[in-house]
Amino acid sequence: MKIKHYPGKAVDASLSLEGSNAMGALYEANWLRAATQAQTQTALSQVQPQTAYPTQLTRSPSKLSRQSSSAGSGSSFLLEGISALSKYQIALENIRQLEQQSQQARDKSIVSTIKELNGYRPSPMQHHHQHNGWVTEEQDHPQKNKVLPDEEKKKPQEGTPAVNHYVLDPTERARLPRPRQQLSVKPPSLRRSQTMMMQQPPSYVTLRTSPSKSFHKSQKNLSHSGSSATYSTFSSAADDQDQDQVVICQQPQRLISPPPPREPPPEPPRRVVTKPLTRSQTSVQRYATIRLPHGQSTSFSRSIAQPRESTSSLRRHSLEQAIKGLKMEEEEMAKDVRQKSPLMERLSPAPSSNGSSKDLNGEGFCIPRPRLIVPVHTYARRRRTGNLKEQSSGGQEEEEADTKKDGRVEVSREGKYLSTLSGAKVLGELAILYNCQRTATITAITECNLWAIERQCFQTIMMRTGLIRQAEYTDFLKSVPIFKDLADDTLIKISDVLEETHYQRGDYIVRQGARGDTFFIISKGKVRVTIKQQDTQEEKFIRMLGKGDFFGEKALQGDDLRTANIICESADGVSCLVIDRETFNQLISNLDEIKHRYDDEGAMERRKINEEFRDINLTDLRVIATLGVGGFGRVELVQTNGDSSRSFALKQMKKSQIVETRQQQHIMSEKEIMGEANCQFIVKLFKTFKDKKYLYMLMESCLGGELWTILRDKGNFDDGTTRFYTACVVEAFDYLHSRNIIYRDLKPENLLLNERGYVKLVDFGFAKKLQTGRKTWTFCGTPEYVAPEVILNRGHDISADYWSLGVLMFELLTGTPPFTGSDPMRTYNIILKGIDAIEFPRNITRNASNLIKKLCRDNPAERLGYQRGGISEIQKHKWFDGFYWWGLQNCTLEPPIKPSVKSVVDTANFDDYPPDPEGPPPDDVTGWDKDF
Ligand SMILES: Nc1ncnc2c1ncn2[C@@H]1O[C@H](COP(=O)(O)OP(=O)(O)OP(=O)(O)O)[C@@H](O)[C@H]1O
Ligand SMILES: Nc1nc2c(ncn2[C@@H]2O[C@@H]3COP(=O)(O)O[C@H]3[C@H]2O)c(=O)[nH]1
Ligand SMILES: Nc1nc2c(ncn2[C@@H]2O[C@@H]3COP(=O)(O)O[C@H]3[C@H]2O)c(=O)[nH]1
Repeated sequence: MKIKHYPGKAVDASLSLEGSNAMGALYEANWLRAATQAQTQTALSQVQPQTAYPTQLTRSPSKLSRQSSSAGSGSSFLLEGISALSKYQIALENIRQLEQQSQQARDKSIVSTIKELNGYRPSPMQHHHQHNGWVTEEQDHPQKNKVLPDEEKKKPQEGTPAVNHYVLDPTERARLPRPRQQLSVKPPSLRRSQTMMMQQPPSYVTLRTSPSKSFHKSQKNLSHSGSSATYSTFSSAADDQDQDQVVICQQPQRLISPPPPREPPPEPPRRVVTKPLTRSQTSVQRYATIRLPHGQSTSFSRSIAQPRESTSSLRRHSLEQAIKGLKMEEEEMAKDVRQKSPLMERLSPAPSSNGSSKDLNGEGFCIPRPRLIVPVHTYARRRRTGNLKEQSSGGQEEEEADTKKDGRVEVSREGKYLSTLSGAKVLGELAILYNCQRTATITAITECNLWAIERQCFQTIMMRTGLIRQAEYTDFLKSVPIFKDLADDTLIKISDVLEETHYQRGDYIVRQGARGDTFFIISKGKVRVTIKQQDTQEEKFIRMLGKGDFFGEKALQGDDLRTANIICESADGVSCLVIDRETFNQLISNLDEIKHRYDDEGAMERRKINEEFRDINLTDLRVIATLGVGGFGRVELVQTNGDSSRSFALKQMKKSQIVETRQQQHIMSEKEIMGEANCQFIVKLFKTFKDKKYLYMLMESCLGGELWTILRDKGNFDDGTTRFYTACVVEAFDYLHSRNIIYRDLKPENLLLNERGYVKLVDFGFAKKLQTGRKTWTFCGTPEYVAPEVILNRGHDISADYWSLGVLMFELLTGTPPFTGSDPMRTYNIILKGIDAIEFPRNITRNASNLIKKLCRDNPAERLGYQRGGISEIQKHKWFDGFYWWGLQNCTLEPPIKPSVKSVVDTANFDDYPPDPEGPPPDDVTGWDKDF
């Protein structure tokens, strides 16, 4: 049996704060900080049980050995000697995570509100895109009650000139009761706006009510759940409203015929209102009091209003659909829709005799037929005041006819001109859609014929068009291969949140490197995928994507950054259906095809490798010998029954011990990172298993043994040998860091040689995928190798790996790491004094020491590899001058030490390990490991 001895260090160390006053003070400070942070009640409740007060650490003297030759002894202190301290550090990280989560939750609840509906309110998707332009609830809060109502309410009273009547005058509107039975199922067309409201109950209420009422209502809203509750919230809000009409401003000669009369029969289109109006028409009559204020406004051109027009195109599109919908006879329409989609049939049952669709199940869902659309004749100012009438005589009628043809209204807000509208345009939908006060003033500037639709009718139309659109989208999604197996209700949910966007040829729909939050499905046209080559500005063509293809999933699965460019290719543009991150995560991200459709070569290769092992079970494995002992159990050399040509390493980890040391998350991350990595300098994980007691990882076996064992035997390595091994680690780090994965446990024990003598990184227990620009705080690693920022709990990232690379170089060149104390606390003290306090032995060349010093900078930002040039700065350092990187990458470079491996079951390069004295661990069937 070989004995492992950690170079130059006592193996027993009591983790005592008294051991180091400086460290004591440091941890005291950290503790105080943790305690302050833990004021968050939720954080406290979760964290307290595990939080170890530092002084308790003195009570738990523990072994701290990097030597892992005896069963159960781990070399990473998190698992062993100072586990209490690490627990405290874990607690700190937990608090942070909880804080981050609660911050995220808060961010989510920071919902947008319409501080000023100066233009159309964007849909959730648009809102996402235009985030900066919109006011968040938080920003808005202090002024909540100043929002629209006050100013807008004033307007009709104060600002109304005697002769001016506004097209939309909420103050006179009689309220219509909303028929409840129609609302028991949430009309899909309204869901979008409702969803938005439900995401922002306070803001939508505060648009209209007093603060106390708002609060009360939002509380009530929040207490509801489910779609019908959502709707009832909506409806109660709607009941308070005074804005109940949408106006379709039409050119008279292009009037759309209203649907055939039902009860009560709608008025036929008329130019002049002559007889007394019915109740519903009364609301319309006010539209007939439109006066032309200035007469001169016709000179404003449409182009001035162009930008606003574009933001509202989506909404207008729905409304134009609504108008179209009106032209259809109801039965015909229902029939048509049913033919279009069987799904629609389910949603929209056959119409009943009274003109409403009835729920087939008799549960009260019906789609009422739109009944009211009333033509309105407006009188232009000239006629009312008689000014021009008197002036013009002969040509008056023609002129009048001309003006009617051009029927125009002016949109203004707070007296500021916004736009002039003419033709078949829709006005007044916002107040109805969003249950808010009118957001603009509409004034007739010529004689106009307007058609008014009442709230209820408008909503019915929207509901119907919404249903049609939803059915269309759902049908389209069904034709998309990746979605074809999804359940109908999932497809409906997706189509409910889809937004259609259009792009012109040459537009960059997605730009590589940009942050992305959306997923796209192409509904029309073609796009080009390109990827910018490293170190050049050139874009390499990857593929074309067309109708039914998707893109944008990678940024949502990874760290937000787009991995390729998507450019609109079709001459007549591209249309995409866009899905937000939340829906993507909930409904789409788990589809296998989504995960792997655009895998790069490495990932595809990796998948193929994993496929090979799909049918291997634990029972197919035969244990040959023990290769090593880690913190959670043993690593066995195994072969599969029936194939003696290969061998594998099977890492067996005690579940109970993982739970005890709270390493569940780390183990899951180890599995994920190793299972996906496809780098020849990283040990491959082929398959995982689990039973009641253990988790297992089936890995490639590296029979050359640990680099640590060779170092121990040789004492130290020469410059060239060290360079080779360091270069292997640089390659592994290059792979990991380019994927934003931090390794955090570099040391010779975790570097295994394959039979050729190439080094591979093993043990990814502390590896972690970081979000771009984010840091992590878990206090983990091996004392001699941890970077100062880890000790100081300042948060660390991949730069901590560069520190440990410098330490590794030093240890390989000298046999001892530069920062070595008799116990971890002393080691930390030495680390905090910095690399400049370390004496470099003579055998370390000037170039080597220069590189080590550049890697071991106190300030993480100054470390070589972490700066602009990235890891290539290390490769270009003069210590590596002449090193054959290409040969290393292609495994053509001859390694400095060729281990002796006689067969696939030769374990001569490993120490011998006695059987586990502890016996089998208790069962753990709590299920935390279900994804392992
Ligand atoms: N793929 C492999 N091929 C050969 N030996 C291996 C392999 N994986 C692990 N070993 C041996 O088993 C030992 C323990 O493995 P590993 O470091 O992965 O376990 P661990 O529980 O994470 O250990 P640690 O306590 O260092 O965190 C290694 O040091 C090595 O000697
Ligand atoms: N807020 C706003 N409304 C506009 C604009 N252009 C046309 N409108 C219409 O003006 C209407 C005023 O009443 P609504 O708020 O109900 O709905 C509004 C829109 O239909 C614009 O640029 N901004
Ligand atoms: N990285 C990569 N992305 C591709 C490829 N082919 C298509 N894409 C898509 O291009 C998209 C760019 O944005 P994302 O990174 O979010 O998601 C990406 C993929 O959906 C490919 O070969 N590689």
